[in-house]
Amino acid sequence: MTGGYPDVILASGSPRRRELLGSLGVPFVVQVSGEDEDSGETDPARLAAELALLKGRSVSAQWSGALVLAADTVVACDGQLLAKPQDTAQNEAFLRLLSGRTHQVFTGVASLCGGESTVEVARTDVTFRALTDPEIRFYAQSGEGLDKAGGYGIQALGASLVCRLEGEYTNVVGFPLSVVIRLLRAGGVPVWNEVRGA
Ligand SMILES: Cc1cn([C@H]2C[C@H](O)[C@@H](COP(=O)(O)OP(=O)(O)OP(=O)(O)O)O2)c(=O)[nH]c1=O
Repeated sequence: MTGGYPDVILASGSPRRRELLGSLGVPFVVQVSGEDEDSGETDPARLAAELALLKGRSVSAQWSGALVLAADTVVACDGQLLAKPQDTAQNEAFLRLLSGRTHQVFTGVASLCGGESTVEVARTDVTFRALTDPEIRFYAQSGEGLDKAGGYGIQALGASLVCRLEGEYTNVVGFPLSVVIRLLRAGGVPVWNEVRGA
């Protein structure tokens, strides 16, 4: 406990989540959970919630009194769940599937503190323009999508694949800030320079 509110632990190895949480002016410590099991859950929103809680629980056990945040992003297209592509060929296959279609991005964010846990899931609908074969090959070979659910990163070169977005942008990047801010405040953690209780 520092400054009258709980320490914040980010249970994530994602540089995007680190950057987005940092943008809120909240001091935090990173501890990667390493948890990312395939539970067999097929509903994307439930899977995102379940994996966020799983990641958070494994870290929370080591930090009593701290507020632990964990997240998981799941991409779903026509009933198929797209995890991180295993290689460039699979990344190309993902892009072919997403081309000219609307898919859903779900991010579950879990907040754990003092034995209590809350999880919320945000959804954004993302539409890709119709991609040409050379574009698909070029993007897959760039390697940008390999460590990202769905095989693309909207925050970089992947922005050029997208023609429409419905919902929160930061949810697609893996950390929906409207949800994160709500969970931090509910846990008594001030965002930016707000005075607690003001
Ligand atoms: C669709 C999309 C996903 N992503 C990223 C967000 C997540 O980091 C990643 C999905 O994988 P996750 O398993 O949610 O997270 P992670 O393994 O990167 O990190 P950790 O489990 O340690 O928290 O995909 C983008 O950065 N941009 C995008 O446009």
